[in-house]
Amino acid sequence: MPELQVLVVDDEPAVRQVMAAAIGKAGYTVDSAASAQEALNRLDQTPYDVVLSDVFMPVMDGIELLRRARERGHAATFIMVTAFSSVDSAIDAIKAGAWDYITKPVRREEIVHRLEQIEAMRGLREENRALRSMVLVGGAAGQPYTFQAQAMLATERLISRVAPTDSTVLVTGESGTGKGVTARRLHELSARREGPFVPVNCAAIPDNLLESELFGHTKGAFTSADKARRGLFVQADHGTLFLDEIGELPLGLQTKLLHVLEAKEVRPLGAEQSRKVDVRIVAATNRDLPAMVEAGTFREDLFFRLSVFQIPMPPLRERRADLPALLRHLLAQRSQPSGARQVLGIDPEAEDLLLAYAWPGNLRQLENVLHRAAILADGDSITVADLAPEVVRAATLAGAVTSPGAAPATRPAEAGTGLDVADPPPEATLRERVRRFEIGLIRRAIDEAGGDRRLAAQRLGIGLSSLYRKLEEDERGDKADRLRKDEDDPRAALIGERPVLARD
Ligand SMILES: Nc1ncnc2c1ncn2[C@@H]1O[C@H](COP(=O)(O)OP(=O)(O)OP(=O)(O)O)[C@@H](O)[C@H]1O
Repeated sequence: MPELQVLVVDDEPAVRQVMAAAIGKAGYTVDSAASAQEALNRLDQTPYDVVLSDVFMPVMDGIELLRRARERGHAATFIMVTAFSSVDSAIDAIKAGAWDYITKPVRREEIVHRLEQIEAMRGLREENRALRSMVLVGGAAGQPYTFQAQAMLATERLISRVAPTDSTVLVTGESGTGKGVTARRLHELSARREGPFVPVNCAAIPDNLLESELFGHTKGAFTSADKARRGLFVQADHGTLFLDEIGELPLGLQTKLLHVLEAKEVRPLGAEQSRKVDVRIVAATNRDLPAMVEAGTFREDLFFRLSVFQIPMPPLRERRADLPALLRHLLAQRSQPSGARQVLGIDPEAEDLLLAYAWPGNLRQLENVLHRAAILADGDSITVADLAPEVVRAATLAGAVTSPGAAPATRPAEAGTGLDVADPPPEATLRERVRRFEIGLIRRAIDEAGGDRRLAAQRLGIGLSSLYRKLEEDERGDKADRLRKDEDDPRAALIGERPVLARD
C-alpha cells in the first residue's frame, strides 16, 4: 500500500493535472502547486515526502525552490522535471540536492517507478531506525525471564494468542510488573516485528507538547515550531505504537486519539490534510480506567476501543514460585554485558529475605535491589548486609532478622520514613543532599499512593511531568554513581545516552 505524500509543482495547468492524476491513480496522496512560492507555503503546512517540481518556472525556479525548502528545514525528496534540451539545469539541481530528475514528456510509469524507489529507500531507513532503537532497549532491559508461576501461565497464553493479530491491546497492572516488556514482546511476536516499535510515555511529556509529539505539526503551527515534525504515529507506521501510562492522557487528546484509531489517519497540527497510518496500538496503565470512566476523567468510548483485548500483569507477589529462578536470571543478566566483577550467588539468609519480601515495586524494585546488592557485595555472594534497607526493615518488623546484619534498616534517620538520606557521602554538596531528600519524599509519596504517580504528584503539589523528570534525573545520577564505583564497567561511558522518548 503506497504511503508517500507527494507535491507536484508546475506552472502549466495541463502538465500539473496530468502528473497529479498519474500519481493519484498509483495510490499516492497528491497535491499540486502552480508556483514555487505556493509550493513553499504548502511545504510549511504539510510534511510532504516527495516534491516533483518543474525546473523552469517564472519568478522562482525549481532549483531555488529546493534551496529555500532546505533552508526552512524541509526534508522532502526532490525530483526535478525538465525539458530534454535543458538537462544541464537538471544536473545543477542534483548538485543542489535533488534526488533525481526526469525529462519531459513525462511518462506515468517513470514517475511511479521513481516513487516506488523512494518508498523502498524510506522503508530501509525506518528499518534501520527500528533496529537501532531495538539495540538500545534490548541492551538496557536484557533478555526477559519467562515466568512459569500459575498466575503467569494464563498471561503468557494471552500474550502468545493476541501477539500475531493486529488487535489493540491494553496491558494493565501495578507499576514495575513488566507492562513495557510485554508491549515489546507483543511487537516482536507479531508480523510487524520488522517495523518500528515506538514507545511513548504519555505522563512524561507536558500536556501542551503531547499533541504535536503524537500527531506531528507543520512548520509555524505554533510559536516554537520552527520546522515540520512527523509525529510518533507516522514514525510508527507499519509498526507498533506503545502508549504507556495512557491513563494520564488529557481528555482533549483522548478525543483526538479516538478519532485517529477509528479513521486510521492523522492530521498534524496546522496541516490541512490528513495522512493514512497503519499502526498497531498497545496501551498500558497502572490506573483503574473503569473507575476513571465513572469519574468522567477517561472517555468511555476510548476505553472500550483500547480494551478490546486486555492483558493484566500479575504483581510479583503472585508469581513467587518463580522467584528463586528469577533472582538467578537477573543476576546472570547483570553480570553479562559489562564484564564487570561477577556476583555468583546469594547467601541463604539473604535469599530468605528476598523471597519473603512483598515487592510493592515489583520487578523494577527487585532489579534495583539486586543491582545495588551486587555492587556492595564484598565476596562473590550477596549477604544480608548488602540488601536494601526496606527489605531488611520488612524482615526486622516481621521478626525474621535480629542479627547485626539488620543495622542498616534501623538507622534513626531512616526508620519509619523509607528515606535513603541518612548517610550521604561526606563530600556531598548541599544541592546533592537536598536532591536526595527530595527524591526520598517522592518515592515515599508514590509508595503511599499505591504506585499511582499522578496522585503522588498531586499530593506533593508538583506537576506529573516534574515528578517523572526528577525520577529520571535520579535514576541517571544513581546509575552514574554506581558505575563510578564499578570503575571497570564500560557502561559508564553510556550514561545519559539512553533515550527517554522516541524522537523523529
Ligand atoms: N519478564 C521479565 N524478565 C526480566 N526483567 C523484567 C521482566 N519484566 C519486567 N522486567 C524488568 O522490570 C522492570 C520494569 O519493567 P517495565 O518497565 O516493563 O514495567 P512497567 O509495568 O511498564 O512499569 P511502569 O508501570 O512503572 O512503567 C524493567 O527494568 C524490566 O527490565
